[in-house]
Amino acid sequence: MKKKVMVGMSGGIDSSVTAYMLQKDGYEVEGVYLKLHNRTDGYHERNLGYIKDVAEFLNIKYHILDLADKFTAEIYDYFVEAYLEGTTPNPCVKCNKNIKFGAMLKFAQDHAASYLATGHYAKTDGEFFYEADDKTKDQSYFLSQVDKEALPFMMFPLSTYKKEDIVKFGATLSGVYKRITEKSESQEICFVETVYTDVVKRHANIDVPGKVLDEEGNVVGEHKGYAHYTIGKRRGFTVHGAHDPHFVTKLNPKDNTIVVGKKAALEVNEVVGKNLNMFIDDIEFSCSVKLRYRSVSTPCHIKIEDEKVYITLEEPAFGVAAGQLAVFYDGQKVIGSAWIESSK
Ligand SMILES: Nc1ncnc2c1ncn2[C@@H]1O[C@H](COP(=O)(O)OP(=O)(O)OP(=O)(O)O)[C@@H](O)[C@H]1O
Repeated sequence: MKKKVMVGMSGGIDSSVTAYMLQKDGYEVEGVYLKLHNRTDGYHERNLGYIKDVAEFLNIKYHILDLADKFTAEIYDYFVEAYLEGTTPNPCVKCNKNIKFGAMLKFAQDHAASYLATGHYAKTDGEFFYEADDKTKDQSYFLSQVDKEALPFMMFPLSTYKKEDIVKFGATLSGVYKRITEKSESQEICFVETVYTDVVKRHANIDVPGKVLDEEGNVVGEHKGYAHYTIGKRRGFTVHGAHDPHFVTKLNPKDNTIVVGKKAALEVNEVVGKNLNMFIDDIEFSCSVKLRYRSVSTPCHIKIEDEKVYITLEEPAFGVAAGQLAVFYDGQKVIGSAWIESSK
């Protein structure tokens, strides 16, 4: 009997090609579309239109799983609150843990699937995650909080391909695949249509001008409301009489001030993280760490104590934001991650 794979289908090219490949490999494929937000602008209908046509082409069954309430409570609200608290959230990391490889995995298992497959660009051997071959699309950073127990059920058929080749290949498959390759690429964060501040503005008035401080606490300029800024940002505020660029180094929601400094003020050598998700049992070791997606990895020493991780960087990093994820790598292998609490 064929093994069943549930494919998380978004209506995009990656998951549509994933479903095609797995069927070619001899699996019994079913699809599932997650309704993740309460958008009423035809967003779900458009996605489902593509999924219906792909399912017809492949002659597979697909399901619709409404997780909008869970997504709102655990991902969307967290995202808004994090910005209002002056931190920088990472909703995709939380979504992968709680939604895609939490609730969607449970759905797949409840439907007797042996595996859950997605179009993520990452690798897994059932024990660890690894970077994808296409480094420009690698999503291992975003998967690093997923529970260890979920890994044996996960499949990423695109892990050895380049995104551009998947698009080219997709366009040759059928009419619906071609149409999918011609629509615009999905946004980086699925519920942010433009910029994050537009989302936060729906829930709070963030356009409240405030004072820009230097590191000694002197008022040096004005800004348009602290939630408009993230650590490392260098535009959108004034610094009277400054000749060199100034960067945001701290946000103070309590008094709506932001602190700025020159590039050197962004330098960080030590980072503390919480809510660890480790794939190895060691509590003290050397590795490399990515302190934000798309940053280069930095060699570091790790010490885990009382459910916190103390990261000593061997080379300074710049612009480390509380709320982002520190992901530990041994070469291409993800060995754990933790949410950044503070840095100095
Ligand atoms: N709404 C959804 N329902 C089911 N699965 C989803 C949904 N959104 C994303 N996924 C799964 O997670 C994978 C990674 O999502 P991400 O948003 O990063 O993908 P993407 O590169 O835009 O992929 P795609 O081209 O398939 O949309 C998708 O390829 C798909 O398998």
